[in-house]
Amino acid sequence: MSIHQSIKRVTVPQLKGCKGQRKIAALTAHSSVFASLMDEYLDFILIGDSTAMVAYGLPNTLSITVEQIAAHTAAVVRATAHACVVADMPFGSYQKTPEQAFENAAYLLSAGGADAVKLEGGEIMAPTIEFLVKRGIPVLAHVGLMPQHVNTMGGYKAQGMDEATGKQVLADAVAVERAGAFAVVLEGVKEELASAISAKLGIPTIGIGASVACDGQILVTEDMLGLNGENVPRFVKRYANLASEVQHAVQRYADEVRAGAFPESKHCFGVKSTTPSKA
Ligand SMILES: Nc1nc(=O)c2c([nH]1)NC[C@@H]1CN(c3ccc(C(=O)N[C@@H](CCC(=O)O)C(=O)O)cc3)CN21
Ligand SMILES: CC(C)C(=O)C(=O)O
Ligand SMILES: [Mg+2]
Repeated sequence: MSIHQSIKRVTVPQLKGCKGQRKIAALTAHSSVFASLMDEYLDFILIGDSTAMVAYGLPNTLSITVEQIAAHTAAVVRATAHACVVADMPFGSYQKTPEQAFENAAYLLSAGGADAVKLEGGEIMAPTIEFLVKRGIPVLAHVGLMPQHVNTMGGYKAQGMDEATGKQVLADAVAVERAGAFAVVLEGVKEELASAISAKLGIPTIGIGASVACDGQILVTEDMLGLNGENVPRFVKRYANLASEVQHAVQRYADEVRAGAFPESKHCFGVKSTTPSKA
């Protein structure tokens, strides 16, 4: 079946409407291959700025560009027909002014084909979120642990652990809802706080390291598929160990090449096979 037949893409209002109805399941993707495998099972796919780390080997999320995110977004959009597609706004592409944010968010929708954008920040980004939403750009907000703040935090630290900082995370979540965000990612906060925020907001909370109290969950795909080794945040559950699958396959291939066992005649041109080969 063509991906354009009889499958409807999840819309942003449908995601927002999940609140109190059903949990939202989301993962990241940056390639067509993985996006096509995940599409039918997920409500939305995020082209995360974590692509900087998992696809480019960079030490943090700070140095990926809006052009790179747009290109990866286009690859994901081409391979999907069901999941809503959300593009992360890179560090430096939205913090300066609402106008700067609009220009780059519009590029992610027009050139990348994203359905919505995500950006980090609570009260401080609320005017920007309102500016974008009023001009037709749906915004997924992201509060709590904000990886683009790694240099001011001095690492990836759980947020809102005491009463005062917990109040700030709650105020941030309330501010982004008021500004018009359709949902909010809550990262690295304890269950008590995630539960209070999820109860207070009328929009869904999407947790990552933020407990089952959230209205949905997201993880980095390479982490949950076991492609990132042991080097993952402790909130990750590994649902597969694809790293060892890949290593075994590559090792067998290299062994067979060196032994002259691959390719066989059925893998070669100009050889008539008696049964149609699938390989
Ligand atoms: N592959 C990948 N997965 C992610 O989940 C992810 C990224 N990359 N890149 C951007 C951020 C960084 N993230 C992280 C990374 C590490 C911890 C972590 O291990 N935190 C420690 C505490 C560390 C400390 O206190 O210094 C923990 O125990 O949870 C949390 C979030 C989440 N995001
Ligand atoms: C919420 C997440 C997983 C994210 O922002 C990213 O992958 O960049
Ligand atoms: Mg991100």
